[in-house]
Amino acid sequence: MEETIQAVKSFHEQPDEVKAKYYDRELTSGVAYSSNIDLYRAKAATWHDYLQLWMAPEERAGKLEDIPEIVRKEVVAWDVFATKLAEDVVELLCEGIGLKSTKFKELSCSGLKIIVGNYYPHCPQPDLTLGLAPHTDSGTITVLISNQISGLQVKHGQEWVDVKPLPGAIIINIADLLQIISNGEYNSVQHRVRANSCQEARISVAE
Ligand SMILES: O=C(O)CCC(=O)C(=O)O
Ligand SMILES: [Fe+2]
Repeated sequence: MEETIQAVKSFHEQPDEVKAKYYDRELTSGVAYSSNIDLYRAKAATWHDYLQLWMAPEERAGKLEDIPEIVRKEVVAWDVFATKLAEDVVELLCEGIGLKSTKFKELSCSGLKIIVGNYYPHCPQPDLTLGLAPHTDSGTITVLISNQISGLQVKHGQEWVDVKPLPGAIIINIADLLQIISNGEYNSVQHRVRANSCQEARISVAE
C-alpha cells in the first residue's frame, strides 16, 4: 500500500516534460495523465492531477511496457491485491442480502478495471474550489487508499462528512453498477475531495 502511494507520488513529482509524454484527455483506454477532469465543463478548475491506467479488459489495457516505469511494479502488484479484495468484498455483499455469493459477479459482467493515481497539490485558495467535484463511481465497487492528508468527504443525508485518514486503512465505495444489480439494496455513495490546504500533497489510489 505504502509503496503504491509512494510510486504514484513519485510519478506526479517528476518534471512536466517527463509527464507530458502521457498527457491525454481521451480516457477510454491505455495510460493517460491529465488534470481536473471537468476542465471544459466546470466554472472553477478542480485542484488535482491524475494518472489513469486501464488494467482490464485486455483490449483496453495498455501493454505492460506502456505503464510508466516509475509506477509499473507497484501498480501491477496493487492490481492483484485490490482485485482479490474487491472480489471477496463483493461476495460478502452478495451474501449480506441473502444471495448466493457469486450472483453479483455473474450480473456485473463488466470486467472493467481502471486504476487512478490522484495527486492533490497544495491549493493556495482552498475555499474557492474543490480537489475533486461531487460524483459517484461508475463500477461495482472502488477500493481506495490515500496518504494521511484529509480531504475525502461522503454525502450522508444533506451533510458532507469528512472521512478521516487512518494509517493502513482501505476504503470501499459502493459504485453505480452495484446499486443497479442489487436493486438499490446498496447505494452508490456520493463523494468529493476538498481542495488541499496542506503544504504536503494529498495522494490517493482508486481502483
Ligand atoms: O482522492 C480520493 O480520496 C477520492 C478519489 C475518487 O473519488 C476517485 O478517483 O474516483
Ligand atoms: Fe470517486
